[in-house]
Amino acid sequence: MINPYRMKLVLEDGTTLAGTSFGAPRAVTGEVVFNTGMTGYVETLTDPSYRGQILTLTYPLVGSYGVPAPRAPGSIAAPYEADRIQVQGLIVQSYVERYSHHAAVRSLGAWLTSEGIPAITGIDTRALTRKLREAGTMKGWLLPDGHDLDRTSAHAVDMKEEVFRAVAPAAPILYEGGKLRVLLVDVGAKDNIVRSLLERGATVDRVPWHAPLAERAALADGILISNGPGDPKDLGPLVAQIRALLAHYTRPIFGICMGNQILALAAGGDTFKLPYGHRGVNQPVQDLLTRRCYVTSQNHGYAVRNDSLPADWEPWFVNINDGTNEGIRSRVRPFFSVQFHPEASPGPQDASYLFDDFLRLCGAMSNHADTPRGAP
Ligand SMILES: NC(=O)CC[C@H](N)C(=O)O
Repeated sequence: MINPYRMKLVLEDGTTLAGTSFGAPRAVTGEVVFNTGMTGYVETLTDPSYRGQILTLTYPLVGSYGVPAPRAPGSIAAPYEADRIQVQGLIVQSYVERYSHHAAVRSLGAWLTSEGIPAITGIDTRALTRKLREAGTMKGWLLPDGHDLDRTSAHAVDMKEEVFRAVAPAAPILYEGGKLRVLLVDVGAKDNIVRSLLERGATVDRVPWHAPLAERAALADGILISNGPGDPKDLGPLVAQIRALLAHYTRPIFGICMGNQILALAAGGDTFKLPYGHRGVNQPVQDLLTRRCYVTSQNHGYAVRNDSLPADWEPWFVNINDGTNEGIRSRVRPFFSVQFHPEASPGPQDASYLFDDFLRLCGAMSNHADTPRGAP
């Protein structure tokens, strides 16, 4: 007889770990990645950059503060980062069903189940993480009782153009704020990027990455290229659009995470896949200009190759753990980007000043847009 609570995790190298299901009893497959944050599962599970991935949380107790009420359609309220759970599946060591929090109205398991997302508890996530750190991220399967490993039957997300389209809004959305207008190029943007701009008084024109950007860019005081899932090299049409903008745009362009990678590719640089990525809320980075260090929130599997940058660009931030690139800037134009998340959510807000700096620059340049500072 099939037991709806039995589930197993199978990795591409054959490792099989048995556990208990606490989400939807559905078979899925995806890239198994780990995040080391101790809290923030509502924000993390709804971050569109996790599309296609099965997420392991290394913190052992998960679920104790429950999940708040769903937000109204069209709302971008915290702590949700998108309208739905984005991960393929969730792996934890000890799931806590009995939650306690003033804002909670449902358990984590009830939320996952209502959205059709499988989850497994009873897994030694620290051992699993050590394996992923040694072997690199691997493909894996979550298989409820009664499903055997048939490499084709589990639901998979094929990171094709439809997925990149699905994580962005179907049509542009205008969030009215103050005078400064930011064009947010949405590749799967976390809602806290929009909230961070609105809080600082900007108007946000949120457009899907595949929309024609040049005309809307001309109306904006600056452009922000968002975070997003998958390999930046699969977004050739966006890279081409940004490359065209870099040739003549005179106002600030800022990139976050995927935005950093897209800007690097558009400038003529290159990206590569990290062995197991950076996912957590205590990733240390250093600003190479000021030598100041920041503790940052991160979620990425790819990085920019420093030595691939053209002569008029330079590395801006470096990851202190592994020395990989965490940001780039043009030496001569107001174009710059970071690989970490200044909007945090979850995570420390040490780097939120970058939104202030970006908007200050947008304001300073908005009345003399044709003569960029420092232009050759
Ligand atoms: N958060 C992001 O924007 C991630 C960017 C890209 N998908 C990566 O994994 O590197």
